[in-house]
Amino acid sequence: MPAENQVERELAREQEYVTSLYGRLDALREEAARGRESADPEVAARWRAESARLAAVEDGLCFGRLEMRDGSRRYIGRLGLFEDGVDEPLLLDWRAPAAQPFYTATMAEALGVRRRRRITTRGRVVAALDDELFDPGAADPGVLVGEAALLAALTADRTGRMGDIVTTLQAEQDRIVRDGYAGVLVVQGGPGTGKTAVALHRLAYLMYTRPRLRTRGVLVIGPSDIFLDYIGQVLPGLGEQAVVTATVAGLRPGVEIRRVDPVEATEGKGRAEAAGRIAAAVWGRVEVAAGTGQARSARAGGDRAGTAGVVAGERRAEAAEQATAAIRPEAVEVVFEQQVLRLEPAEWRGAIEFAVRKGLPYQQARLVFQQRMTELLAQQLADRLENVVFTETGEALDGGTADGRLSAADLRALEAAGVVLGPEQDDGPRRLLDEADVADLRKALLADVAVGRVLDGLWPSLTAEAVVAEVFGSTPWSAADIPLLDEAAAVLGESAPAFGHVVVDEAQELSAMAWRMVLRRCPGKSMTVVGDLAQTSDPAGAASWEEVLRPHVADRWRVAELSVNYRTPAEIMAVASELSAAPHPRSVRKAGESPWRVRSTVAELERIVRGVAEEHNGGQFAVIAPPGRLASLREESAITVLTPAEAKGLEFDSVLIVDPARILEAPRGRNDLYVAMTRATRRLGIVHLGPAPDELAQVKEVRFRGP
Ligand SMILES: Nc1ncnc2c1ncn2[C@@H]1O[C@H](COP(=O)(O)OP(=O)(O)OP(=O)(O)O)[C@@H](O)[C@H]1O
Repeated sequence: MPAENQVERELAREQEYVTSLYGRLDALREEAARGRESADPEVAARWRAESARLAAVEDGLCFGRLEMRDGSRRYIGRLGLFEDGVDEPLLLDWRAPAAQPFYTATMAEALGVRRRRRITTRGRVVAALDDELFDPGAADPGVLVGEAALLAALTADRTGRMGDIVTTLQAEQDRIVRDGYAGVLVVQGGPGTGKTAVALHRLAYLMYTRPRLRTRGVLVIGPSDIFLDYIGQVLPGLGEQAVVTATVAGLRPGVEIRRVDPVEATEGKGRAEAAGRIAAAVWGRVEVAAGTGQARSARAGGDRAGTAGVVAGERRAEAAEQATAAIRPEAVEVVFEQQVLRLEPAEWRGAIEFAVRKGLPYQQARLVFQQRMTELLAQQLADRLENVVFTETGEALDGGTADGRLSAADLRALEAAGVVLGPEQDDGPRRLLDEADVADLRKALLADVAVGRVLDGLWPSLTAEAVVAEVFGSTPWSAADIPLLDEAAAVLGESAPAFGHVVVDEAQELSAMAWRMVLRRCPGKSMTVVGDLAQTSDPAGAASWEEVLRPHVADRWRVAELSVNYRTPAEIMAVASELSAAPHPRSVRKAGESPWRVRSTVAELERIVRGVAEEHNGGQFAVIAPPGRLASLREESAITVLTPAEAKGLEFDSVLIVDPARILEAPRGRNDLYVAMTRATRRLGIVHLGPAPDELAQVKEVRFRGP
């Protein structure tokens, strides 16, 4: 034990250093404040972002120090700080390679470290120091790094917002955070293993090591808005601001979800086959000409959705065949300025084939088709106008005057097309229309309502909404419709915003269609996917990562596992494990309190819930109840009531589960109850109506005394 005055001396010394770091931070903030005043909006915006970055690292700016065997020292913090003209940083960004031993040095493998010091600050005041000495001869105390600081972090009251774990990141987590794998990295682990935390830290790490990601954009997808709000502060605290967060539904803004689908519909809409149905419905609208085998394969190959597009490509071919069977052999007639123009089946089918062969999405191909059709029509019109005036032998024909001049109707048609002929131009036998005139004719045809109607009949304009409503009978929209709308929009030709890296949290919940939607936004397929297959509750959710990912990325994915539960105490994990056959993460600590259950009647339920809520003091408390239960309590803001789905990814000091039997009735009810039970960091109570479900038989029954 170091003498008290020695501790104080050390605290004073670190305080001096930390104060100097804040001094440097303040100076940078002032510089950024000046930059914000710049007249150049781009420069001003850059400095505003820099200001926000500097503001977010105030708390715990510096949290560690490494003392190396060679006598050098490295202070570690949320961002790098430098002194003008000095190479050595004043503060090392936690993501820098030189900071890594702070997370990974062990007694067995000290990585050149003699002493690792954790620095706890309150505001700008150094409040505590916590040292570990790496004595080569000493026995390894265990797998946890900086155990005291870790346990202090884990037992602290929750605040309702997720904090970063940058000061206590464990070695197994650090390995994943710094994993530079360029494909899809799946982080699989049981509840509370830090998957969310690790994914966000990895994102911050990647943005640091690949600064181009900051301009290409990064996206974090989470299961609910509550969850996105819960994790919202983590990245700014790690020095990264430019991150877009969204739920899958939020990726298609403007669509309102007003319906819950039955289980079978959710499953059906989530399957990859739905993509084929959408493609077939869209392309089936086009009257595809016979003999388009070549065109079809060109289209399938041109599908931008990559491997997944093969399904759509095949479906398009099917649609083409159906359409071929239903072909109208008639010629198409168009009346334009009193002229009847006629396209033979071979001509208009040729135009369709030509457009289809381009391999473009539906709406873009439609424009090509329209151009082609109006080209044919304009040419026909031009030829006719020429012929009205003279035959090949130079004789005047009907509609023209005897001296070879244009009739009044001809002139009107030309005028409507914007072709202006001066009196001197209409002066005798010669070629009247040049290329520009024909182009004008084409434009006029394109703008003509009657012509448009005929073209639409052959190749109609479509909206994603109309397609999905037709194929799936949806309206109003459900959550499962969102990926379908996105799919239809993609087939039609809408391009989705692209990101350089995408994090998907609670990824087990995504259906195959939702994966297609997400991957459309990540063309480089660089992703961090975190989830737990034992927690899947969506009926269309994942049962295997391989099944979900292989169709999109082939072999460019791999799994990293987390095995330690930092959230749920051992007592709660012991009873929760009854619900899942999956391997359970080892809890790092005990709560010292056993979970309990109490039997209630429906009439008594609310009184019990209020009583438990009242008994709870300090930290976060939540009630987790099946949808429909405790409706009146949900209206109140005093007590947080969530469904298992809403509770996904969140945590609370104390959790009360209501009506577990009803939770178990859901399609993946055991997983839902497992999720609910593993949200607590300290205390878990269960109120059941009637006898306890078998799964909870092990939980100690108590009698509720009431408030
Ligand atoms: N190294 C660590 N230091 C301190 N706290 C940690 C550490 N790792 C995880 N935690 C804490 O453990 C809790 C669980 O982490 P997180 O929510 O990331 O887990 P998860 O695996 O995503 O959980 P779930 O799948 O159950 O939603 C959080 O409070 C997190 O801050």
